[in-house]
Amino acid sequence: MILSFGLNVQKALLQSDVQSKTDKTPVTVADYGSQALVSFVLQQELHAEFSLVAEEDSKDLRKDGAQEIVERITKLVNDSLTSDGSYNVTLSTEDVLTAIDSGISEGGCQGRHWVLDPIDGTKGFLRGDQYAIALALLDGGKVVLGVLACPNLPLTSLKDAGQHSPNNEVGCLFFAEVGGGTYMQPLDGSSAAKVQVSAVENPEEASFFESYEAAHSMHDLSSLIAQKLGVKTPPVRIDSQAKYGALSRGDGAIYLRFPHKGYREKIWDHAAGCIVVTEAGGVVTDAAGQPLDFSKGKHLDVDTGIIVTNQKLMPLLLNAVKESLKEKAPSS
Ligand SMILES: Nc1ncnc2c1ncn2[C@@H]1O[C@H](COP(=O)(O)O)[C@@H](O)[C@H]1OP(=O)(O)O
Ligand SMILES: [Mg+2]
Ligand SMILES: [Mg+2]
Ligand SMILES: [Mg+2]
Repeated sequence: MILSFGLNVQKALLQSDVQSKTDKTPVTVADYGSQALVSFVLQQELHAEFSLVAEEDSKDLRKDGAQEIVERITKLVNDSLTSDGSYNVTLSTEDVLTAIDSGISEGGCQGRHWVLDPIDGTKGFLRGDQYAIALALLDGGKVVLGVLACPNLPLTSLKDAGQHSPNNEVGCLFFAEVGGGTYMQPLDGSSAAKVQVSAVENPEEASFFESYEAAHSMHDLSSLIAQKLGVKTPPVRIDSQAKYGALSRGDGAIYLRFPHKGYREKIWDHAAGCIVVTEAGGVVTDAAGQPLDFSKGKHLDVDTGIIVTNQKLMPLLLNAVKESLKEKAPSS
């Protein structure tokens, strides 16, 4: 339901459906609608109070002049509920605003917290490119469950067919539970299959992922790291946590993410992707080789950046990262 919601909205997006948040990043009716739907489904299925650390909230939607966009979100949410048919309800605008905020919390090291990015990679979503819907569950500060829906990701490997599978079939759902491995299921509902990260040991044969947006990650730094490793192929630039999904099934062997100075990573941008990759045999660390700590609230305090690869390549990658950071550091 939530997957088809995103795809339908992406195809028919209006200019008025896109707003700018106080941090200047875009937010659309799809971001709000997806959060309302996920939150509504959690409420219906869990039958209990839950804690949700999520990217969006209803503050801007409750301001004067937002009535029209709230009505549009409500219509999209109700269309999606009707076409899915699992829940026989029609939500009011107030129900939708309440759903967007329900369970809202800051997370932390105690108890269970759901973590949601309702549309991850909003800029990719707006371009018609990759985006993801990312939901994870934290228990005692550790990620124990992750679901990553990538409605525009080809079913076949990006490395086999460029960005498109032979029949242009797209839509992948990745899911992982701690200790249970990672599975990928096509969006058409056919059966899920276990996936594994690339077993490549020679960095010359590895390809790497990075952000499509140069504003989200320093492309010059990743290029230097790749050069030091001896990576031969150009970077594969795609938006969102689709990078973690693609890496978990071995489309590429490395993901480099180095945000510009001052940017603080959020847990909803990495929790689902992190377990999807680690359960597929990969390793996710910061630039100092430390695992990501999801127990500190909504922010992830990482040293310099985030790097992802398989266990064999990690020591080589960490060395290349260290050397590159030293080289790039302004001399004192
Ligand atoms: N200035 C920024 N630097 C790094 N990441 C950002 C920045 N602004 C937004 N993001 C978030 O980074 C993620 C996308 O990164 P990428 O696609 O480059 O991997 C998204 O979660 C996006 O938020 P959002 O969820 O609102 O799209
Ligand atoms: Mg956003
Ligand atoms: Mg995001
Ligand atoms: Mg988002």
